[in-house]
Amino acid sequence: MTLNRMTAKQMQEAPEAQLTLADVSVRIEERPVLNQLSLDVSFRRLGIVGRNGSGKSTFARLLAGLIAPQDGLVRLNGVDVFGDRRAALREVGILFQNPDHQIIFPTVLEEVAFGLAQLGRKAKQAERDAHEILARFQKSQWAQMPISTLSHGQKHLVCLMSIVAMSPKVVVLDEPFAGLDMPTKAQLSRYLQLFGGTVIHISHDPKDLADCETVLWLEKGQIARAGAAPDVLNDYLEAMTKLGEGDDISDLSR
Ligand SMILES: Nc1ncnc2c1ncn2[C@@H]1O[C@H](COP(=O)(O)OP(=O)(O)OP(=O)(O)O)[C@@H](O)[C@H]1O
Repeated sequence: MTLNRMTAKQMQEAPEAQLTLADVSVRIEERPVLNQLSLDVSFRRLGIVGRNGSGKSTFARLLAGLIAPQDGLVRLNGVDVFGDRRAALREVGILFQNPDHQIIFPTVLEEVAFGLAQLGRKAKQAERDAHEILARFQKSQWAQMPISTLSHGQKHLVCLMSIVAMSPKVVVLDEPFAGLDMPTKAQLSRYLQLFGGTVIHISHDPKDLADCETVLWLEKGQIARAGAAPDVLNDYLEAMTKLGEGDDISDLSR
């Protein structure tokens, strides 16, 4: 089966996820970063758009259960993603913008096997399963490669394989392919289709979110708008174009 045919079939099969936030606030160093977010949405592809500093990465970490809200509740498919880490690993994985923030181990096989061990698999089984994932991505020859010798794009692919290996129901993409050249971005996007599950895609660029059904627009840590992707993205684009004509880059927030 080709990658593209697998894509279409798997995307149809991706089950909907349910994200619920009730009065969620996050403060970092006493500074409010996310403010009283409330939301209840079912989706296959959810987009999060917003300017630099609007809170997107903090929101991504919150949804992946990597940080706890000071107030409120976050539930993904009913799971408290911060409070129940073992259950959360089955629900959600996250791909960061910088693969070096994600990679811990020296070789590709060890890195991919690590997530599987976290899921509770014994070392030998995790290694066997990691080999299987490498084979699925036609990267068996990468198994013993030192990750430090890989290119930036190749490191991204290692992170992607590690996430796919764990088969979470939802993957959060925090601008993972920003700054990559066009062919690498296109290739990684195709590899991402091998995940075939539900996606939360975070980007400041509306073009990246064209295939989302629903989009949230974050502004200064709050939900400025949530709704059908074309409506929200059009309004966002219009507002950003207007702002681009001004000079709020000069404003200091503290
Ligand atoms: N570890 C931290 N320490 C202090 N402030 C932080 C920290 N992490 C985030 N912030 C602040 O929280 C706000 C939101 O940051 P966040 O990275 O979530 O925004 P973003 O929308 O992802 O931005 P960008 O598009 O530039 O990556 C920013 O003002 C940022 O300075």
